[in-house]
Amino acid sequence: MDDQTLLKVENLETRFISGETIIRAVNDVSFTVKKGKTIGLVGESGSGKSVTVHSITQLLPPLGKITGGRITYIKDGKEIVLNKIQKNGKTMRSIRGKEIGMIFQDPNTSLNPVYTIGNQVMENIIHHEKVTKKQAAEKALHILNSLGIPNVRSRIHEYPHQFSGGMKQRVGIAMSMVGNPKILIADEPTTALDVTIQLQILELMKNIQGEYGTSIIFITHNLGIVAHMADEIGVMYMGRIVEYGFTRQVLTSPKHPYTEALLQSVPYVGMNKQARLKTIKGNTPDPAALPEGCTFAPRCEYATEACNVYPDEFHLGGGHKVSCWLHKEREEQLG
Ligand SMILES: Nc1ncnc2c1ncn2[C@@H]1O[C@H](COP(=O)(O)OP(=O)(O)OP(=O)(O)O)[C@@H](O)[C@H]1O
Repeated sequence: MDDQTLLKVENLETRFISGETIIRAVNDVSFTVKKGKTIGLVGESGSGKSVTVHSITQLLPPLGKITGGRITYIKDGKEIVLNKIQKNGKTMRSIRGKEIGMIFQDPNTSLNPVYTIGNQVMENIIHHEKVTKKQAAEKALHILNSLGIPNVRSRIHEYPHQFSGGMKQRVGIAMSMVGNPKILIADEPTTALDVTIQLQILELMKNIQGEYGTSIIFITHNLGIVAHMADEIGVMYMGRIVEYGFTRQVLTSPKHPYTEALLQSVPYVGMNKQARLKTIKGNTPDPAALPEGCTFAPRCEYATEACNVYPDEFHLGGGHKVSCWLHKEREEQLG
């Protein structure tokens, strides 16, 4: 593994098994998180984005199980296979929340309504570092101040309900940054906020990244946000990454019919004003009864008989990869 790699997900397979029902929530997913870079996982609801990151942090719901693949985290030059160690053992606890921080969609998830904001950030610092209460209080003030909470000295005595959504999310980010994580997982962190606040939070995350060199795994269904945030994008559909590449490659020259349809179906900053939005025809298949071949084929205008077999991943040059038979020849030409 090169010295820029922090986390490697290889052929990850995660399922929900309940009696006879098996949901293949994540299927053969691979990607690499590089130091100081942002990877965006993008796709519609139910495409497997959250299950992928919950597999990394080993925080799957009770019926969820990793049934294949490897998730390797590189800590101080040493490879740790996260899905081979105990979920709640010492090593995982030393990584989750510390090496790998999390920012959730709903900041209330990381805040307890009955304690003051200051108290919670301080407790979190004490949990991560050997510091006195006084030092923790100073650090809490410093972090909250640097994240743009106004009048910090008085506001730390307030409770979460006295904070606006945007301010709560700043505190959520503060909580996730306390242990100086190497990777931040942000699962739709701005979805609950209005547009101007969204932009402020995104800028804040970029500033943090610039200052600390943090890597980010950014999950969103919003292509505008992913264009703004990510260096590389993995487009997910029904548990698989169907297209992967640098943000510019994927957004300006999409190669998978699903990515193309997704780009035509949502407005995003910078899109051609004349372009008309289209809806993607048909519905997503039942996740408990996925077709054998390409899962997008039933909705795809280019589908042929070849699509009854799941496509290989074709490499189109410059790191751009796509799982679609349409590109078989292109790869062969590139040789
Ligand atoms: N606790 C669960 N029990 C059973 N199936 C689940 C559970 N959680 C997720 N799934 C299934 O796993 C698949 C992937 O879901 P996931 O939440 O990862 O999608 P997502 O892309 O993150 O969507 P969203 O944006 O809505 O969170 C879906 O088919 C979903 O129904």
